[in-house]
Amino acid sequence: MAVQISPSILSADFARLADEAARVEGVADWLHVDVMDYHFVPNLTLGLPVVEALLKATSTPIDCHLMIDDPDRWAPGYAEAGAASVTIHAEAAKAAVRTLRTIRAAGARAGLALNPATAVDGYEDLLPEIDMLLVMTVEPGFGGQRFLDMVLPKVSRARSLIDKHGGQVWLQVDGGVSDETIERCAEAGADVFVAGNAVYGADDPAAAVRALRALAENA
Ligand SMILES: O=C(CO)[C@@H](O)[C@H](O)COP(=O)(O)O
Repeated sequence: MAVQISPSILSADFARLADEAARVEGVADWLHVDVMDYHFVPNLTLGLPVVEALLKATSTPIDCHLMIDDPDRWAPGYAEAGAASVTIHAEAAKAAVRTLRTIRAAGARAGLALNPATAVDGYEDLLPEIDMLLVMTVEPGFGGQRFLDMVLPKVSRARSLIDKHGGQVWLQVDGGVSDETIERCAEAGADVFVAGNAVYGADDPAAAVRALRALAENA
């Protein structure tokens, strides 16, 4: 699968989201939108009304990462609104299969996210139900954290399981992805890379996306 880069707007200027989205349009494959609710993670960001506004403001497909307590209730709304990808957390979902199927039925790609401490083997049965597996490489909740090297064996294990099931599922990594860590993630088998600080902390976000892509492609 070709390398895909998904800049996280968590590190962008929330007062100028449309402009920030425009800075990576045509260069990034996705725009990663972190929805946090103060419950599943100790941070609060934005919800469906802001995602709806962003959908009108950018042509870049939106990759919604729901770090919320009740994804079974809220995830379908993001897919129905037009997010191209909606990811729910395995630790939060109580009816994961039903919710993932609802996301797909609404026309979005369905993703399943795993916190650093959550083993991937317990979720092998869900691979046919998803289009993307997100392996968190920091504890979810905040941008700008240090990449957790200890998660890399899980990325490799996820790659093996995905390949065993036909290799259709994309493997996303999120947290601390930068020019210093992206090659290790790519070598471990990731193909979709979320980057917040490494993109929006750069003077030229579009150039940062290009540089990250080149590093991952050459790893
Ligand atoms: O989901 C999250 C944080 O919980 C991320 O999407 C962050 O936005 C990544 O930011 P960086 O670690 O790349 O700065």
